[in-house]
Formats: sequence, structure tokens, C-alpha cells
Amino acid sequence: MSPRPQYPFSALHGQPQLQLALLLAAIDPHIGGVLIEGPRGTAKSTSARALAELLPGQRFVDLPLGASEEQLVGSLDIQAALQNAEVAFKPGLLARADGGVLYVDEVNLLADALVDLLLDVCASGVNRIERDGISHQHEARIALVGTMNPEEGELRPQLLDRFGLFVRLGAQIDPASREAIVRSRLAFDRDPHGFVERQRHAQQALIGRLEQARACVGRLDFSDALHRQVSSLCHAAGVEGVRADLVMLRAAAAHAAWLGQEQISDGDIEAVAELVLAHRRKTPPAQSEASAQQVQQQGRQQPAPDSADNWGALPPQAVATQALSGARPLPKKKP
Ligand SMILES: Nc1ncnc2c1ncn2[C@@H]1O[C@H](COP(=O)(O)OP(=O)(O)OP(=O)(O)O)[C@@H](O)[C@H]1O
Repeated sequence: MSPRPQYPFSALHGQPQLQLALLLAAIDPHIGGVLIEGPRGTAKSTSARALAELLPGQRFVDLPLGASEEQLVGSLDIQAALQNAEVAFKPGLLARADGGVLYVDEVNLLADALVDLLLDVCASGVNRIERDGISHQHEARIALVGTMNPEEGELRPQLLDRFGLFVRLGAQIDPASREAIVRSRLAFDRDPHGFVERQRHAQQALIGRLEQARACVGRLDFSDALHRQVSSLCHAAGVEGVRADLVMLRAAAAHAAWLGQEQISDGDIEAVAELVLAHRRKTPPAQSEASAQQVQQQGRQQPAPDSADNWGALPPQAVATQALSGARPLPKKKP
């Protein structure tokens, strides 16, 4: 009997902002991961596990709150290095998560130094460790997913800013969504293999799409006009530094790649802006919107991540729906 399967990504209900943020972070890990704020039982861990299944490595690594720095980055056996003149590296959790998802539940309760380190490695894509003049490095292409419940303590603003994207899940789930979620979950629990088999086609579509997006995201470039639009949005939100600008451009490119576009458009920027700005904004949204609109002179606004829409049906622009419905055919692979 094969092992019990995971609940599939294609069967997640609603939460379009969460699904979008996870997919973007998986397309380009340099975005710097996703921080999810929300109450218990809202599919935070289920979605992160489901995301791992869409990735080639299919790796899902849980970072325990008590983890040490050595457990995280790995360790070097200095004795062996001196005796055998070769580096003996014992992989840590970061090495295990390479090519997959690293999940940090209650990241706000993790030691600041560890969060710092984690964010550094995930954003750079490389884990480099050095001990007594001996060093070793390995790739760390990781989609980082952190969760926090604000009732249990805030994350320091410095660390907050270093998470690429932010999603706030609403506390209330409307009755229709509850019913749909519970119905699916019960069906899965009753017959996990049958459930997964029925989702196979939709899952394969997501996997193929993600693979293509990851392959082509690096080729996408943006015009000066789009760059200007990003600068004005970030300026209007009163964010510190330029990390938000960098993340917004990367996230917009990932969004365009996900949709199979040849170019990044202002629609891509609008789709990701709130995910990038929500946790960095110093200027209240209404004020910053007015100010950004002066520059942009156009703009479909997407719902703020804490709006009631979190639980509703996916809006038309929700990327996962587009993939699942097949509304937009996959572009032909370039040779
Ligand atoms: N939107 C959803 N789509 C599918 N399943 C959902 C959804 N929301 C909740 N569930 C189901 O609710 C249960 C709880 O989800 P999960 O354990 O992922 O929550 P969590 O947010 O990680 O909670 P905690 O913070 O307590 O760890 C799971 O069985 C999951 O399948």
C-alpha cells in the first residue's frame, strides 16, 4: 500500500491571495518567501505541504521552534577536514529543503538571529557555512513559508520587511465556503488515493505550469514605465528602503511567467502590489492609493488581503483558477 498522499493543491478552496503568494514564491525563491498571518485551522500548513508536491524535489521540511543554528545550516567536521584534507559537511535543514518548501510555524517565536539567517539564505539561494577557515556552500533554492498568529507576539519590523510577501487570512469563513472546505476534506479523508486520482489532471496542469514559469521567469524584463510605476507605488506606501521595489518587480515577473506572458504588464504589478506592500506600508492604504493613482492614472485595485474576499470564490484574475480551468492555454515551450 503506497503511503497516504497529501491533500492536493488543486483541491484547496478560496484564499486566492494565499495560493498566489505561494506559487510566486515557488516560481522565484529570490522573492524571499511568504509570511502568513492568520488564525488556526485555515489551511496554512496544508497549503504549504501541497505546494511542495508541485515542486520537482517534492520536499517539505518543517523547522522546529527549538532548532539550533547548526541544525539549520548544517555542520562541518573540522577534524575530518584536517585529517583527510576534504570537507566533511553534515547537511542541515536548509540542505534538506533545497528544491522544496521550508515551513516555519510561528516564526514570530523563533530566535531573531535564526530568522535573520533563514531569510538571508532563502533570498540569496545559497547556504554558505564557514568554520575555522574551512568553508562549504550549497544551493538553497527554497520556497520559505512562515506563519504567525499576532496574538502570540509580533515579528520585529526589521524581520517583517525581509519576508518577500505577506498574506493576512481573515478569521471568519462564510458558511458556503465552510461547507465546501469540509465536504472536500471529508472526501479526502474517506478515500485519499481516490481523491488524489480525481485531482490528477488538475494537479498535472499546475505542475506543468509551474515548471514552465520557473524555467522562463529569468528571461522576462520590464520597461522603464513599469519600473516607474513600481517606484511610485512603493514611495506612496511610505516603505523604508528599496526592498519592496525589488520584491515587487520579481513578484510581477513571476506572475507574468505564471500566466505564460512574454512580457510583464501593469496588470502583473497590480496583482502583486498588495502582497508586497501590506506588511511594509507606513502610509495608510487610502492615502497611498490616492498618491499612487496620481502617478499611475489608472488601476484596477485588488482586494486587500484582510478583506472578507479571502474566503470567497476566486476572483476572475485568480491565477490558480486560470490554471485549473484551462481558460488560458499553456504557451508552447520554446526550444
Ligand atoms: N481553504 C481550505 N481548503 C482546503 N482545506 C482547508 C481549507 N481551510 C481549512 N482546511 C482544512 O482544515 C484543516 C486544518 O488546516 P491546517 O492544519 O492546514 O491549518 P493551519 O492553518 O495550518 O492551522 P494551525 O495554525 O493550527 O497549524 C485541514 O484539514 C485542511 O484541509
